[in-house]
Amino acid sequence: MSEPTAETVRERLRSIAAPGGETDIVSAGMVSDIFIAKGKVFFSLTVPAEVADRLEPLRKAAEDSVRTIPGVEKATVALTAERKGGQAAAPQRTAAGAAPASKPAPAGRQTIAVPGIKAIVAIASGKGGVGKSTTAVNLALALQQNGLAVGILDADVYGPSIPRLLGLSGKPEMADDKLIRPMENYGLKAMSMGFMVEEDTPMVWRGPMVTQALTQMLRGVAWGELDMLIVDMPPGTGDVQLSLAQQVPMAGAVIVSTPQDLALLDARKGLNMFRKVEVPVLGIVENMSVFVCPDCGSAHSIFGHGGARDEAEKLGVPFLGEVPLQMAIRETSDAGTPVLVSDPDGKESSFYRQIATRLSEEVQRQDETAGEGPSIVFE
Ligand SMILES: Nc1ncnc2c1ncn2[C@@H]1O[C@H](COP(=O)(O)OP(=O)(O)OP(=O)(O)O)[C@@H](O)[C@H]1O
Repeated sequence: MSEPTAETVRERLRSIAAPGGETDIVSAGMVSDIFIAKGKVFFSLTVPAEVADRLEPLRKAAEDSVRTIPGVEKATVALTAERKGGQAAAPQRTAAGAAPASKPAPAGRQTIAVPGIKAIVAIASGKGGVGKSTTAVNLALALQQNGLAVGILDADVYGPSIPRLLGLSGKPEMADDKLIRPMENYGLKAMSMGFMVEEDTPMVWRGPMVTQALTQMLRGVAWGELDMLIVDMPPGTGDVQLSLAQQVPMAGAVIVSTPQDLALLDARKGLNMFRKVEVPVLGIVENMSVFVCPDCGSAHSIFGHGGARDEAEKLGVPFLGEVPLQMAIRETSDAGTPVLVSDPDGKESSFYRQIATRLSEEVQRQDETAGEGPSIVFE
């Protein structure tokens, strides 16, 4: 059976009356972009914040109605509540260093927050192999040890490595509410494309597929209440980065770089891309800054240590800290027991915890300096 189109879905939704009964939900502008992947339909309905909690029947009616379209296997509809500028903010849970995920949408772009998630932070790199995933996992665990509720989303659809790094296997389960239950290890909720596909499956994700996969992992997962969702991005600058920036209000991005000049040039590309899509760059992390001899413990600046710190200064972005190249970090990652778990009080862990503290401060700072403007909240 052929795949239903967004237009077919939209037409069907015209049969549902908007609150007040004067027009339908499509004409009232309540229906978001519609994403369709292999018969699964996702979209959201934007409703006034003050009546959001009474509109569950409307959400269900939209879902039921779309599900009867031939070719639709599943429909997931989320209610989003719009808050106009000047209105009181929705009540927020407070947690050290965490900031709300609902940020003013950059000019010309409307993004909708994910319910329950206060801050979404992307961990990115200009090129592959710089230790971005290792940094993302250890940073997520460090943030958790600093007292935050944290989740990690592996958006590296081309080479997902979070399941391996967290020692997770198997497939996530679907909950009664039709949301996917995130997997969990070491107290960290995790979702990855790696859970959805076999490890040796070649993945040729084209642009639209990436968007849909991301939507499902962001909005179709029961993340619960999180202070921070760490997103491990694919290396480079591409569809996923753009798609994420377009879909959700992001607290910002962290760029991981090795000290080599070449990597820094690439890091600069990553940085410029985030700036273009108006995602704040929260800072740069220098990974494998110095080589620590496993025998004698002495540090050697074999890569030209300090490049990232200097570059951060030149580019006017915060330097969040550095992590040396240490065999313990590699070995524990490979074993699925990241160093923050296997040796939380060790020296290696302290590097990540310091970076986590700096990161929380930057997220907080970004949130405080964000301009006044209309913002969107999820109730
Ligand atoms: N500070 C470190 N000390 C020692 N080894 C490290 C360190 N950081 C990362 N590594 C190792 O470097 C390799 C690459 O790391 P990782 O997979 O995290 O990189 P990546 O940038 O996410 O790569 P990709 O772009 O392929 O996803 C891994 O074997 C990892 O264990």
